[in-house]
Amino acid sequence: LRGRGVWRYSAFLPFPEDVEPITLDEGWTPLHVSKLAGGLRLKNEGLNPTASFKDRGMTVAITDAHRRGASKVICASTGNTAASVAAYAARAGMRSYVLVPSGAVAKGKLAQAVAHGAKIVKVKGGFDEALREVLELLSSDRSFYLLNSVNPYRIEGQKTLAFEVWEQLDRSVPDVIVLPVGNAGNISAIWKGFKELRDAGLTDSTPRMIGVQAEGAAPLARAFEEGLSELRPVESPQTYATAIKIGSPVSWRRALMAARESHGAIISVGDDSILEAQRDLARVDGVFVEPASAASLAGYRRALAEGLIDNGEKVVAVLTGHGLKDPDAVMRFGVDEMEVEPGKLRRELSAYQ
Ligand SMILES: Cc1ncc(COP(=O)(O)O)c(/C=C/C(=O)C(=O)O)c1O
Repeated sequence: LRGRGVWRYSAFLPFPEDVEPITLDEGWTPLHVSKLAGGLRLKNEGLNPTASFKDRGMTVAITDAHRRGASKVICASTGNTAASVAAYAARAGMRSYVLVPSGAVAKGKLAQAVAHGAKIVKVKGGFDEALREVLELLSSDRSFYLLNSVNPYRIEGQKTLAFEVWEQLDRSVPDVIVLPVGNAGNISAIWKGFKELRDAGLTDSTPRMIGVQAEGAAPLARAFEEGLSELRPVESPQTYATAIKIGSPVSWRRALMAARESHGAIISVGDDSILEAQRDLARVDGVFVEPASAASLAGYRRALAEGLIDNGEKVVAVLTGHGLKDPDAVMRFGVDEMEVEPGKLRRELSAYQ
C-alpha cells in the first residue's frame, strides 16, 4: 500500500506496475460519524475531484484509454459521469462526448462538462435513451472509447471505496453498506471490493449491501422484492433525484447478485424522505449532498424501521455526490432570509429574534 486514494491499491488494479496513471488524486474521502443515528457513518464521496464517486472509476478507465492510445471518449450520463469524463479526458488530452437527457441535468454537473470542454449531446428522452444511442453508435463506430460502468475498469476503480472503509474502520468491515442505486455499477463494485478483501484473507466477514432507489425509479427494488430473475424496466422513471432517474439499469444482474449474495436488499424510498434526509444531513451533520446521495440516509431510516438493520449495527452510508451539483434542489428546503436597509440591521435583527 503506498500513497493515498485509488492508486494506493494499485496491487488490486488490473495494470502492470509501470502503468502511468491519469489521476487527480481521487479517493481518500472522509468517513464521518453521523450525529443523526448511533453507529451510522457517512462516506463523503462529494469530496472527490469532480465532487462525486465517479472519479474512482474514471481514473482507472481513462488510464486504460490512454494506455490504448484512445483520442475520443464517450458516455451516456445523468450528469456526474459526464462531469467526471469531461475532467479526466481533459487531463488525458482526449476529446470527450457526453450524451445527457435533454433538459434534465442538474446545473452544477452541466457546468462541469462545459468547463472541461466536453461536446455535450442532449438526447430527447431520459438516460436510458441516451445509453441506447451510445451503444448503437459504438456498434458501428469503434473510434470512441466507452466510459460507462459497463466498462470493467470503472468497476475496478469504484471497488476501492471498500478498501478505504476497511482501513478507516481500523481494518474491519461494517455490518452494512447503504448506498443509492441508479445504473447499478456502484453496488456491485463495492461488493466486489469487500469480497476481494475477504479472499485476500484481510477480513473474515463482509457487509450486507443495501441499495436504495427512488420510488418512482425503482426497477431493481421491485425485482428484489418480488424475487424476480428478470428485470422489468420502468418505462418513464420519475424522481427529483435526477442522478438516479434510470428505468433500465444496465448492471442490474450484478446488482441483484450483490444484494442477494451479501444477504442485503434493494429497497425504495419516496422523494419526500429523500428531501428530509438531504436537509438533515446538511443541518445536523453539516454535510451537503445532492438528492440521490441523501437516498442513502432515507434508505437507512426505512431499513431500520423495517428491521433490515438493527439498532447499534455499524453502518456506512455512501454519500455519492456533493450538494453543489444541484443548487436548484435546495430551494425546497425552505429559505430563511431577510433584507435590511443600510443602518437598520440591529433593529431588524432584534425584531427578528
Ligand atoms: C450522485 C449519484 N448517486 C448515485 C448514483 C447511482 O450510481 P450507480 O448505481 O452506480 O449508477 C449516481 C449515478 C449517476 C449516473 O449513472 C451518471 O452520472 O450517469 C449518482 O450520480
